[in-house]
Parts: sequence; C-alpha cells; structure tokens
Amino acid sequence: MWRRFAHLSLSISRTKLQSLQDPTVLKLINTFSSDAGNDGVASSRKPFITFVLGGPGSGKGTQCEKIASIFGFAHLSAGELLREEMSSPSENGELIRNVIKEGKIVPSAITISLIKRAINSATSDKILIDGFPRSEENRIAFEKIIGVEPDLVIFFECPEEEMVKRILGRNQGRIDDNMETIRKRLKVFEDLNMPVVEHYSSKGKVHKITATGTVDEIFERVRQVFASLRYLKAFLSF
Ligand SMILES: Nc1ncnc2c1ncn2[C@@H]1O[C@H](COP(=O)(O)OP(=O)(O)O)[C@@H](O)[C@H]1O
Ligand SMILES: O=c1ccn([C@@H]2O[C@H](COP(=O)(O)OP(=O)(O)O)[C@@H](O)[C@H]2O)c(=O)[nH]1
Ligand SMILES: [Mg+2]
Repeated sequence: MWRRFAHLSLSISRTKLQSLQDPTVLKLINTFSSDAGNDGVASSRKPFITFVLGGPGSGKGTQCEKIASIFGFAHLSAGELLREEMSSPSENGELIRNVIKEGKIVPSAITISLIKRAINSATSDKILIDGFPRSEENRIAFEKIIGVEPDLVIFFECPEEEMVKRILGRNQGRIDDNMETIRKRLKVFEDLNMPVVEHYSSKGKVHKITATGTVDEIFERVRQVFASLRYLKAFLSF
C-alpha cells in the first residue's frame, strides 16, 4: 500500500499537482465521489467546470477537441453555440450576427442560457467551456446564474501576429475572420477578456499554457495539467 502511495505521490509531484489549489481538490472529491446536487444545473452530480480562455486564434477549439477525446470532457464552445443560434430561426439571430460581425460581446443572458442548456444535456460531468467568459460582466453573471465558479481555468498565451496568421488561414467562412473584425476582437480581448484571466489568476485557478509551436507540442503542455487531475482521481479512489 505504501509503495503505491509513494508511486502516486511521485507521479503527482512530477505533473505539478502541487500547483492545483485546494478548492480544485475539493471539487474533484465532489465530482467523482458524491451525488450532491447543484442549484444552477439539473445534474445529480456537480460538474467539474474548466474555462478555456485565450485570444482569437490562440488554439482554444483545437486543444479542447483533444482534451475532450483523451480525457472524456464535454466540449462546449460558446462561439459555436452562438453561431448555431444565429443560424436557427431564433429571435436573437440577427442581434447575435451583428455583435459577432463587430467583434463585440453578446449579452450575457443569451450566452449563459445557451451554455446552461448545453451543460444540462452534456453526457459528461467534466465540462470544458471554450471561449467564455469574455468579460467581467459575463463572469459575474455566470457565477450568479449557474451558481458555481470554474474549478480550473486554462489560458492560452499566444503572440498577436501568430493569432492573426492562424485566423486568416482558418477558412471556415466565418463572418468575423477578416482583418477589420480581427482588429476589433484583439482589442476586446485585451480590454475585456484579460481582466477575467487576471481575476482567476488572483484566485490561483489559472494554468497558463504557451500556445506557440505545433498542435501536438501545445497539447503536451495541456496534457500534463489534465493528467495531474487524473492522478488525483486515482489517488482519491485509492
Ligand atoms: N499550434 C497551431 N499551429 C498552427 N495552426 C494552429 C495551431 N492550433 C490551431 N491552429 C489553427 O489555427 C486556427 C485557429 O485555431 P482555433 O482552435 O480555431 O483557435 P481559437 O478557438 O482560439 O480561435 C485553426 O485553423 C486551427 O486549425
Ligand atoms: O461568450 C462568448 C463567446 C463568443 N462571443 C462572440 O462570438 C465570437 C466568436 O467567438 P469564438 O470563441 O468562436 O471565437 P474564437 O476566439 O474561437 O476565434 C466572439 O468574437 C464574440 O463576438 C460572445 O459574444 N460571447
Ligand atoms: Mg474557437
């Protein structure tokens, strides 16, 4: 038993588990070991929520897909949810289109109702929320309406010129992937998104990932963060 404990401890320290904060540990215990309910979402278990932040084109979506497939997370992209809503016969479609085209931020109530619905229908209780919150107002509204804070925040740090290059090569026919809107999105990122990262940094929840290099090189950095959570889960059920 002690040999196994020593092995786990070694693995945990190797994967920088010590940088995780106590609330994360507590939440993991809840997520994986209890049936406690939650006021904001209809799950019988508390979801483990990770916000994935970073500038436009920093690689959030690309990395989230890999995290989802390797670590069994549900991937909810706020931008995708808004684009789906925009293309459906929704009463908010026109408003969403105009806001996205201008690189601005859609009113919190709309985005949060889409996220809440997606959390409730997610098949995993480990959730990645990609590209949200994009402002302090978004963040405060989410915490109030959903009634939880994220357990973890991943922040992809990437130089502007690299982000611009990636967006211009994205080729998904998006109405906001043009130089005029990109400039506006970069400004919104600095002025409104970054305060959210700073807020959660001050609470010790942010794992900053250098988002340059190949997709696989970046994922190796990301993998270490999630692998440490997996080791912790093994430790808890030990
Ligand atoms: N490490 C990388 N190197 C080069 N291109 C990348 C890298 N990661 C993602 N991309 C590409 O850059 C574009 C933006 O990536 P995406 O994941 O959509 O970023 P975000 O969701 O942050 O806007 C996509 O076309 C994607 O295929
Ligand atoms: O919570 C969100 C997420 C996205 N958006 C809007 O949707 C656009 C595209 O977001 P997405 O995350 O898809 O872009 P990415 O950063 O991945 O390029 C943003 O510029 C915003 O206009 C928003 O208003 N609120
Ligand atoms: Mg994206």
